Order: sequence, then structure tokens, then C-alpha cells
Amino acid sequence: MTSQTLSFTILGTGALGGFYGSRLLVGGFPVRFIAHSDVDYIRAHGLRVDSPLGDQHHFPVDVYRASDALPQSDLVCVALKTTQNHRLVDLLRPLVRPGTVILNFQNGLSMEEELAEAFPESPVIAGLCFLCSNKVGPGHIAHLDYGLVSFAPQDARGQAWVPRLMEAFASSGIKVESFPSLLKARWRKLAWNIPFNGLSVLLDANTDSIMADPDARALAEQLMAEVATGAAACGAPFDTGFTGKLLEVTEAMTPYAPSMRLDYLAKRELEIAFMYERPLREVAKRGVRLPAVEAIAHQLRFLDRRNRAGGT
Ligand SMILES: NC(=O)C1=CN([C@@H]2O[C@H](COP(=O)(O)OP(=O)(O)OC[C@H]3O[C@@H](n4cnc5c(N)ncnc54)[C@H](OP(=O)(O)O)[C@@H]3O)[C@@H](O)[C@H]2O)C=CC1
Ligand SMILES: CC(C)(CO)C(=O)C(=O)O
Repeated sequence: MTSQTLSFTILGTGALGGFYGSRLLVGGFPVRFIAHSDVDYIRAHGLRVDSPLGDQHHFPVDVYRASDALPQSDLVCVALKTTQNHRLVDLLRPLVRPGTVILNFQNGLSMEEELAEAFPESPVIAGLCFLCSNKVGPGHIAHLDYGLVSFAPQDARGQAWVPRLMEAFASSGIKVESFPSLLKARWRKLAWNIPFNGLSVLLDANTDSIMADPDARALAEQLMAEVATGAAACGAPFDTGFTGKLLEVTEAMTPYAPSMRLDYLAKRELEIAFMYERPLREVAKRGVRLPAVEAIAHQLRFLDRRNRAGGT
């Protein structure tokens, strides 16, 4: 099979799923979207993606509810927030048959292990996304910047798919790279998400304000250093200079509200379990503690509960 024949189902037509699904449509691939609150809107009005890569308006769109019967696709791409992961296996069950590739785009740690356990007959691959994209309305996505996908397979079966996926995404205008070690790739992504997603909520600040202020930046650096300790404890040490480079990239970034800040402002549940609790659990298994990361997780849980309960 060549990449030209690959078909995709996107589970979760939000900031990330809407963006990559749109790019794959532009690349000429059949894409089926599963949407939630805006499924009727997308059916009636299509999917809009505003992007520096070129604005797109797709109409008609092959869009479904999760409860609908869908034609089978070669790949199912998970683009839900991890706050929905208690439902993920049930949502995926009708979409996955033996051999269907599961490509997980979510932020966090250990999702692929859990998927591989639930779907032992499917290759599971992580697509780690360096993307700045927001859902700004029903069926409407605003892509602000970036888009690189780092493909990292859960096992050798997934590895065999990586070149085809890279070709498909690259031919759709997406920058791609591959990472042989899923664990390393996941910890490298956490080195950004753990400091900046959490601090953006706790300090009510975007990335530029965090980087410009000496105290906020010191906190970000302390958290990043602890993530490096965690990564090393789990057998995925960072290369020398990696965290320094990450800080430089963040400094050069378009001022950005990380996804957790947007969730907080919209009073949506925060992705604390997979972004903070799973990494803390994995390092604790190895007898290591990350006190600053633990502290930030406690604060985020408090704020998240209060935010959604509407208290002060
Ligand atoms: N946005 C970004 O730039 C980046 C995001 N990520 C990660 O990607 C993941 C997705 O984030 P993001 O796209 O921003 O989140 P969004 O909230 O924008 O998108 C999630 C989508 O899933 C839909 N959804 C929720 N429940 C269901 C369901 N039961 N069936 C079908 N669809 C459902 C939501 O619909 P509705 O709104 O109607 O509930 C929403 O459109 C997260 O783990 C995030 O951390 C990683 C890198 C960058
Ligand atoms: C690193 C970044 C900003 C983009 O991929 C992200 O993961 C997020 O906003 O959660």
C-alpha cells in the first residue's frame, strides 16, 4: 500500500484534529471526522481552518457523531483531550479492527501503553505535535503557528508504519520527523508542557510574559530541570543542551496561550492526569520525587475544581 491510499478517521474535530484533518484533505487523503457539539454545524456549513499555510473551507465534510456507524479507515487519529480518556477505549472500539493503526496526538504520558493494552492487534503510534492551534467557534479552527509532528511508535509494528505516515503528512504540508524512542519523545514534550501549561494557568500569563519575567522564568526553569530528572529516572535522559534550546525556542515563539490556559479560561477540565499525574507516578515507581512538579499539580487540581465549581 502507498501512502496515497491511506484513509484517516479523526476522533475529535477540535483545534488539533480539525487542523491536521484539514491538511490531510488538502493532501488528497480521504478523511472522516468525528465531532461532538458541532457535528450538525459542520454538516451544514463545513469546516473552516484559518492558517498561515492557507485558509481552508471544506464543504461538504464527511462528519459523524461518535455513535454513528462509520466506514473503516486505515488510521484512527486520537485528537480528544485526555480528560475524555476514561471514554476512549469505548469510543475507539467500533472504529478499530485488527490492523487499524491508532495514531495518538494527545499531550501527556503513557496513553500509548494503555491503548496498546486495550487494542493488542493494532499498531499504536504517537504523533507528538508542536502546534499552536485553537478552536474558535463551531467548525472553526484558528491555526496560529508551527505544526511539526514527531512520529514515535509504541513497538516494531508501529515503526513499520512510520515512513508511510511521514510521507502522507509531509505531502500534506506538515513538517515531520521520527523518533525511535517513544519514551524519550514523550518526556521531551513534557519538558515544555509541564512548566508552561501549568504556569500559564497559575500565573495567568502567556508564554512571552513567563519568559520575560525573572521570577516566572526561574519557576519554568526549575520545573524543566525536574522534568529532566524525571526523564533520566525513567531511562529517557535528555541530550546535553536540550532544555536550554527549548527555552530559546519558547523565547522566540509567537506569544502563545498554552492549551491548558485556554481550557482554564473556558472553565473546561484541565489535562492534569496525563500531563502531571502519570509522569509523577512513573518517577515515583523508581523511587524519585519531583517536588516542584508535585506542588504545581496540587495547585492545578485546586484551581481546576474551584474553576469548574464556580467558587472563589
Ligand atoms: N491545540 C493545540 O495546538 C495542541 C493540542 N495538543 C493536544 O491535543 C489534544 C487535543 O487538544 P485540542 O485539539 O486543543 O482540544 P479541543 O478541545 O480543541 O478539541 C477536542 C475536540 O474533541 C471533541 N470531543 C470531545 N468529546 C468528544 C466525543 N465524545 N466524541 C467526539 N468528539 C469529542 C471536542 O468537541 P466539543 O468541543 O464539541 O466538546 C473538541 O472539538 C490534547 O491532548 C492537547 O493537549 C497538543 C499540541 C498542540
Ligand atoms: C507545545 C505546545 C504549545 C504546542 O505544541 C503545546 O503542546 C500546548 O499548547 O499544549
